[in-house]
Amino acid sequence: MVTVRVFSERASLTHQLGEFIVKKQDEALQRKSDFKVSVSGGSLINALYESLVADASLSPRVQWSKWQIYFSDERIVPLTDADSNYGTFKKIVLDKLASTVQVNVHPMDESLISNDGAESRDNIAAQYEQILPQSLDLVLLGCGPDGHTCSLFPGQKHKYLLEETKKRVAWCHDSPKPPSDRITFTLPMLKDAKALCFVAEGTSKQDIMHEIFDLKNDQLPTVLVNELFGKKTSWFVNDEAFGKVQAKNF
Ligand SMILES: O=C1O[C@H](COP(=O)(O)O)[C@@H](O)[C@H](O)[C@H]1O
Repeated sequence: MVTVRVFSERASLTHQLGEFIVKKQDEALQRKSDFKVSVSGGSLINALYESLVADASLSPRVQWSKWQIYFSDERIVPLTDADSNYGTFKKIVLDKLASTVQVNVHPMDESLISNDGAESRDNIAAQYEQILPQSLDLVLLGCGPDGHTCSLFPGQKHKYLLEETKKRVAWCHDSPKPPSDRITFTLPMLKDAKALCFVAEGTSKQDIMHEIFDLKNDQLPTVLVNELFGKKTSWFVNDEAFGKVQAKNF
């Protein structure tokens, strides 16, 4: 059973999302000296800016210097490229923090990018896996209009990603959404995380929310995550995204 929170106002969604993240931070810091979190790309990053930087009641409670930040998926492009998830997170969130704030960020090693084909792409994924902790305190996730999350895409062509049982980070090739080469957390990585949190907003997500929460189409990566890891999974959605969902229990 997943926890779903539906909001009619964006400010409420981003505030409650921020409260949720800060609670996970505080719980982690009671147990140990850092908070290990991973961030996805796409629309989630703007929500994180609103929650953690722009929200005046929350921003002082974010202990950035104790955060270890990883990326749930990354596009195989230079980190300064407009398509880089790290680059976007840096521009929208990290660059807005006071210059005195120290944050530990762990991006993909861009020096490994070459045109050498499959082996080098696999190596980028393998190297990223090497720097990951065994268990993240929180994995922040988005949901594409096709039901993908991280760079785990639905469909036969990308089934190898969902079937992966050993690699915790895998190379995603021929992504249906550009850029085509990516690295992504796999289900084994999500399995070991303490908590998973999706954010989905807007009418472009209506059909897929219906498919996820009413039809429970288990060909969708997001449905698999709900089914496999429901107890530790939360969704923050808005009315627009949830406009076609009939279900009351998740
Ligand atoms: O390509 C990606 O898309 C998903 C969903 O993005 P959204 O803009 O539809 O919310 C994102 O979660 C993932 O990290 C990203 O690489």
